[in-house]
Amino acid sequence: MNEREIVLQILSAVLEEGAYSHLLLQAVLDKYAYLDKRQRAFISRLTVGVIERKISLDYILNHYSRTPVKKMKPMIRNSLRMGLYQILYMDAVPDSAACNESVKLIARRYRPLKGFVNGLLRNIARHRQEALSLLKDASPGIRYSMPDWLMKEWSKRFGREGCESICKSFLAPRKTCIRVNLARISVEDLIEKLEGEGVSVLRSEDLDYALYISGYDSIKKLLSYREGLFYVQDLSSMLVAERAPVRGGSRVLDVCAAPGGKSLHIAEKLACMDRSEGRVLARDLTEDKVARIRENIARSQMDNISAQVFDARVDDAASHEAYDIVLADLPCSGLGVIGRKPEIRYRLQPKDLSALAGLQTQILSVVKNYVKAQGSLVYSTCTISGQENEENTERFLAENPDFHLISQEQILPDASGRDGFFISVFSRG
Ligand SMILES: C[S@@+](CC[C@H](N)C(=O)[O-])C[C@H]1O[C@@H](n2cnc3c(N)ncnc32)[C@H](O)[C@@H]1O
Repeated sequence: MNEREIVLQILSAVLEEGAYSHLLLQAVLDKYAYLDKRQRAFISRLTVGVIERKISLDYILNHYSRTPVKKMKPMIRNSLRMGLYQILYMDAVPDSAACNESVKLIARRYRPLKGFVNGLLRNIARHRQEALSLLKDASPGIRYSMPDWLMKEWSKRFGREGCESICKSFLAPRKTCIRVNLARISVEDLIEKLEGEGVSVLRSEDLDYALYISGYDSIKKLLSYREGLFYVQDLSSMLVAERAPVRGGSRVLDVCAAPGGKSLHIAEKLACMDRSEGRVLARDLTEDKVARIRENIARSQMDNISAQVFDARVDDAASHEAYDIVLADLPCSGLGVIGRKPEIRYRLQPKDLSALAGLQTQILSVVKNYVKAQGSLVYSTCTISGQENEENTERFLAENPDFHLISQEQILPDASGRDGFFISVFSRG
C-alpha cells in the first residue's frame, strides 16, 4: 500500500464508520514500521488535515461539483477531499500529483468515475485563489470547519472573538508535550539523553518538568520512552496533579484512570516526597483499560501505584472516607482536545453534553463518599462546556454542603497548541 491508500483507509474508517483517528493512525504507523520519517509525516498530516477541514473542503467541492458531496460514494468523496486538501494546503505537493493520485485511488473500483474526479480536482486547482476566497467569505463555521451548534454555543459562552480564537487554536500545529518522570531522572539528564537520541527538546515556560519534543521518528522506539523516563501528556492535563494537594504519605484514589497519566503523575510526586508511604490506586471500567494502566505503570517502574477494574458508578463501602485525595477525571465530551482528536466535533450532538453532565453528576455523587474529613475531591474534564464544568461544580456544591470549593479553572485551548481543560478542587469539612 502506498501512503495515500493508507490515508484513504483511515479516512473511511473515521469519517464513515466512527473510528478514532489518533488510535488508527498510531496502529497504522506501528504496523508499517518500515515507512520513513517523511512518509509517516505525510500520512499523519494528510489524515488529520482532511478530518479537521472536512466542512471547508466539502463546501468548496459542493461549489464546483454538480453532485453534492453527501450523495457521492464514500470512496469518491474521501479521495476528492484528500486531493483538494493537498491542492489547498500542501504546497510541497504539485497540483498534478494531487489530482493524478486521487484518480489512481478510485480507478480500480470506480473506473467510469475517473473523469469526474480528475475534471473536478483540476478545475478547482485552476481556480485555487477563487476557492480560497470563497472560504474567506464563508461563515466562521465553514471557515473553521466547525458545526454551527458548537459555534453558537461557544459564541454565547466566550464571545465571538473567544469562539474564533478557540477554533483557530484547533488548527494550530501541535507539539508533542512530555512530562519528565522526576522520580527516575532529572529534567537536565533527560534532556541530555533525548538529545543523545537525536531528539530536539524545548523547555516549557509554564512547568519546569514539561518539555516539547520533535525530530524523532517514533516515540515508542526511543530508549528513554521504553525506560519510562517520560510520559506523553499535554501541559493542561499536567495541571490536574499540580492542583491536587498531594502531600507525603497521601492515599490517593483515581476513579477513572486509564491510561494512567494523572495517576502516575501523582505517584511520581509522592515518590519524590520525604515520606514514601503514599500510594495511588488507579481504577477504570474494563480489563482492557486497566491493562493499559498496568503497561504504563510497568514502563514507569513506579511501585507506589496499583490498578484495579471498578465501575465508578457503583458504591464501594470499603472505600468510604478512606482517601486523602479522590481524583475524578471523568468521561466527558472532549471539546478541549479537538486539536488532537479532530473528529470529535462531528460526532457530538447537543444532547450528548447533557447526558455526559448527568453521568458526571452520578459518578461524583458516589465517589465523594471516599474522601476523608479534610480530604480533597479533584474534579476534572478535558472539555469546555459549561454544563459539564461550572454547572456541575455548582450542582455538586449545592447538593453537598459538607464540601467547599478551593479552586475552579477553565483552561481554554490556545495558540500554543495546549488542550482545553477544567479543574475544580473541593475540600471536605
Ligand atoms: C478522561 S479519561 C481518563 C484519563 C486518565 N485520567 C488519564 O489521565 O490518563 C476517562 C476514563 O473514564 C473511564 N470510565 C468511563 N466510565 C467509567 C466508569 N463507569 N467507571 C470507571 N471508569 C470509567 C474511561 O474508560 C476512561 O478511561
